[in-house]
Amino acid sequence: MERGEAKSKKAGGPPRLCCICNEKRPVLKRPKTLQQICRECFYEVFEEEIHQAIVNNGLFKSGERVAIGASGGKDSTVLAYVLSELNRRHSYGLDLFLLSIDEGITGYRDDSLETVKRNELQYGLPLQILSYKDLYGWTMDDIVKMIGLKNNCTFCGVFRRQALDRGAALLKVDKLVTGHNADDIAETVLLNILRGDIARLSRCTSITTGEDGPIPRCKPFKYTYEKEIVIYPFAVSNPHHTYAYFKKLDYFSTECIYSPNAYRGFAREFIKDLERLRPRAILDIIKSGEDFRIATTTKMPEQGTCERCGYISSQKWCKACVLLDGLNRGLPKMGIGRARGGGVNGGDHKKETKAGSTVKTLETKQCGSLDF
Ligand SMILES: Nc1ncnc2c1ncn2[C@@H]1O[C@H](COP(=O)(O)OP(=O)(O)OP(=O)(O)O)[C@@H](O)[C@H]1O
Repeated sequence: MERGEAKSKKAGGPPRLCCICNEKRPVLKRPKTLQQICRECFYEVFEEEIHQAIVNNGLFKSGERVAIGASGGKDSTVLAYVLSELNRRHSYGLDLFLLSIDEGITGYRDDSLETVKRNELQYGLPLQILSYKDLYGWTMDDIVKMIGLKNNCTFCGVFRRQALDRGAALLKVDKLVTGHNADDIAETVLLNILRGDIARLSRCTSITTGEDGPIPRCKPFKYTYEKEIVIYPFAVSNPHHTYAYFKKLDYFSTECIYSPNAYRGFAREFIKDLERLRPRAILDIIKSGEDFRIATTTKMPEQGTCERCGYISSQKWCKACVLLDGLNRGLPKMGIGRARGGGVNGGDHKKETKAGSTVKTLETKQCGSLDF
C-alpha cells in the first residue's frame, strides 16, 4: 500500500497526500483514474501521457514542419500550448505553425479567431488563416441563409477538411495535428457502429490518418480525456513553463451557433453517463473500435482525384465540388443524402463510383466528426 493511501485508511477519509508523489496535498481527483493527486503531478502525468503517445506512435520526425489546426477552442488551444512545451522540453526539433479556418460564422468564429491571434503572440507560433469566403466564395452565414440549419454541418465539415489540407499545402507542412480527444474518438466509434459505416470505423481510431492523401493528420490527444483538458488550463502553474505561470490559458468556449447536433449529442451523453460509472469506458470503447477487423470481402472506396479540382476523391467529383456546384446552381440539397438527379455524383451514383462499390455519395455528418 502507498504511503498516502495508508494514512488515509487510518483516518478513514480521503488520502492526505497525493497518491503519485506521496508528498503534497491532493487538490483534485483525476478524471481518468479517480486518483487523488496534487496539481504538480496532474500536469506532469497529463503532459507525460501526451509525450508517450507521440513517442510510442512515432508521430513526428526531427526537422518536420507541423501545423496545429487551431480553432481557438479549448482542445486546440491546449494542444498548441502543450505541443510547443514538449517540443522544447524533449527537443523534438519541430517547426510548429497555427492554422485556422475561418468558416464565416458571425458571432462565433470571428470571436474565436481573435483568441487564436492572441495565442500566436503568446506562444510565438506563426499563424495562417484561410477563409471559406476566399476558398469557395461562400461563408457559412451565406450557406445557412440558403439551406437553413438542418444540413449545414455537412457543408462545413466537407469544406473544412479541404480547407485544412489547402492551408497545410500553403504552409508546406509535413503534418497536421488536431485537438481531437479520447471522448471525441469514443463518440465517433459509437456513431460509426450506429450508422454501420465500416469504412470510417476502421480508420477513426487511428492516431495518424491520411498517409495516402495530401497530408497526414495526427491526433496527439487520442488518449487524453476531455475532462482533463478542461482542468489543465487552470492547473498550469509550473514555474518551468515559459508561459501561463499562474495564468489561465486563453481560449474561446462557446459552442458553434449553427450546430444542432442531436444524434451526436445523444452519443456524447451516453458516453458521459458510462464515464460517470466507469472512467475507463472511454478507453475501452476506443480499444473495441481498434479491435474490429474489417472483412477482406468488404468493398472499400478506391482513392482517385476529383476531375474538377484535383483534390483526393473516390468519385468523379470530390464532395466539396458537388456541394459547391449545388450551392452555385441554387440547388443546395443536390449533394446531400438521398437527393436525386442533377449532380455529377448524385444522380446515378452507383454508375459514377470508380470502384464500382455502393459507397454513399454524401451522408449528413455533424460537426465534431473525426472525418471532417
Ligand atoms: N476552424 C478551424 N480551424 C482550424 N482547426 C479546426 C477548426 N475547427 C476545428 N479544428 C480542428 O479540429 C479539432 C476538432 O474540432 P471540433 O470541431 O470537434 O472542435 P472541439 O472538439 O470543440 O475542439 P476545439 O476545442 O479545439 O475547438 C480541433 O481541436 C481543431 O484542431
